[in-house]
Amino acid sequence: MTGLLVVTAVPVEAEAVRAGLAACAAAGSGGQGVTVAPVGVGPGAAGAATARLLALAEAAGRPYRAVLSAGIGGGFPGRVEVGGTVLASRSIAADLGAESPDGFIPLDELGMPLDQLGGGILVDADPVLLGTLRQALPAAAVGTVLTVGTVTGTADSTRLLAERHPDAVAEAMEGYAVGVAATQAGLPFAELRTISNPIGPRDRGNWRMREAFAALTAAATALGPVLGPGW
Ligand SMILES: O=C(O)c1cccc(C(=O)CC[C@H]2O[C@@H](n3cnc4c(=O)[nH]cnc43)[C@H](O)[C@@H]2O)c1
Repeated sequence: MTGLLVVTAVPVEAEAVRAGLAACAAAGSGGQGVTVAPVGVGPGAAGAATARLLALAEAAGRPYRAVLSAGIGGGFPGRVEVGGTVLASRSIAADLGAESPDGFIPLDELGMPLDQLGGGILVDADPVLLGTLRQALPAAAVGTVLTVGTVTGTADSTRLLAERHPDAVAEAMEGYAVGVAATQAGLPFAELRTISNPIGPRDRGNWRMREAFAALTAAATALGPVLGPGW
């Protein structure tokens, strides 16, 4: 049995997570038995690549026990600080649905047949895995994390998204899709984000990537001792 699979979008996020786990291993405080893999940016690449990793491990007789989607993300102003850490209570596909003259209609309100294997618009975090993460990261904000195919970049779309999801703290581009892959494999899932930028009118000067990667390393250092062989 293999342990936890941590998937990030880009290699630099994976390196940030590995650095934290390596610091734990060097200090003799865990961090071993965790696989960290970059799976691509966006729901399509991330979902497909995660499903493939899970299937390969299962076929090799060493299935993973759980999946964590991790990386940087945008934070809703007033709900989470740039540089802060977020744990998803659930990951929602925020742009999966239809536009209409009366506004956005989420997929689960369109009347399409949705099966139970992650066919809706959200994946709940596994309560036991989320509990473990919360214990190790007590300062992390906990709330809905949105998955979007397009980074939100105007005041109007930010306001609409915040109104539609009053409990959302952050957005990123992979969590829901990784959650669907985990759900279909029957595995516990959770999502962790460190905040690189405020969600709002696009201004690359506002992005604090280095701070967010450092927070990702710090989060992995805190998680190393609890994400060992048990997971
Ligand atoms: O958007 C850019 O200009 C950009 C340019 C170079 C690199 C990157 C990244 O590495 C981001 C990849 C990753 O970040 C997540 N992310 C971060 N902030 C947001 C956001 O405000 N809304 C949605 N996703 C965000 C996302 O999961 C990407 O995979 C970016």
